[in-house]
Amino acid sequence: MAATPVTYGRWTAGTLLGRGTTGTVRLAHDATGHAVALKVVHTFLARDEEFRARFAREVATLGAVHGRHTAALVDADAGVEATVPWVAMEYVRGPTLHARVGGADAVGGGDPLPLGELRSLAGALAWALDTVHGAGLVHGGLKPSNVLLAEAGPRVVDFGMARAMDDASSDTERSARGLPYAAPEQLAQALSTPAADVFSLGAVLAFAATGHAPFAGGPRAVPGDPDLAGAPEPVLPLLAACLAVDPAARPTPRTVARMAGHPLPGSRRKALTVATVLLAFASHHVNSAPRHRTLVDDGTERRAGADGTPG
Ligand SMILES: Nc1ncnc2c1ncn2[C@@H]1O[C@H](COP(=O)(O)OP(=O)(O)OP(=O)(O)O)[C@@H](O)[C@H]1O
Repeated sequence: MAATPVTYGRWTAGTLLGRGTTGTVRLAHDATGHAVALKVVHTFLARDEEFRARFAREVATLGAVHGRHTAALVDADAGVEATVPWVAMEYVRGPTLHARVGGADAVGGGDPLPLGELRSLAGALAWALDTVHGAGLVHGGLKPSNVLLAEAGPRVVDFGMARAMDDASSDTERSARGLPYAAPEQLAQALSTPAADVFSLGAVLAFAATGHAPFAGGPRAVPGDPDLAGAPEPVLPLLAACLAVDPAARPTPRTVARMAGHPLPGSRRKALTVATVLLAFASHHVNSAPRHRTLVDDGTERRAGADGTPG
């Protein structure tokens, strides 16, 4: 006899997609066939009142996240009264970055991405973080299994969830969970900030560039030097900048995107505005500039226009 399908709101849960620290993720459909990734919170966390309150707060803000490189919130029942809190996110079809590179989290080597793909990945991750931060959230747990490589480009999932977990975990749990992509200040003081996300971006990119995580070994409140052996030289400055120990020294996602050669929309508009202003300024000054002296071939001096035409 077939098992009764389990439903959450209008969603019928199906194939298991993965199991994380917060919950279990399944592919789910509604009656129209619309697919979502349904995350159902683990029972032991659902019983923890404080966790539930934090989770509800985080989920309430997820609706504001809309971007090309993030998965949107579709539906949720995450209130403190829910029997088991769950969220339904846009389903992204494609392998995780973790699977694509080869699942080598420790030194030992997967299959690194070529330079062009690395640059696009950096641009997409920066775009995703810019979207998440713009909505007033932080990701808090960016890692290769949270990056899905869809046909239309990489998409980041699971933002906001890790922060709900942070306060519920002991230092040791945080270290174990966060290794090896969390920022040092996250491991030491549970400080999830936009700058901590940029550190994780650098660590994820380093994984994609080398085939191994940049920090292997035990918990590291103060990280040693990242192992970037095998990373293509052009991305080294970007990796080093993101992996700075001092959060204030890390670039913003917009700067990361620019360094990767994939400036975010808006940056271009701003750049164009700056260029237009500079052009207007220059042309005003050029037009009103005194005609200047030009030394011509025969050694005599002539008055010439600003464009160099003889006067
Ligand atoms: N929106 C989504 N679309 C498609 N698959 C998804 C989506 N969200 C999550 N998944 C899949 O479910 C897996 C588990 O996701 P989840 O975010 O719970 O786990 P995690 O990131 O491994 O763990 P943690 O909760 O500890 O951060 C992911 O690795 C991915 O394969």
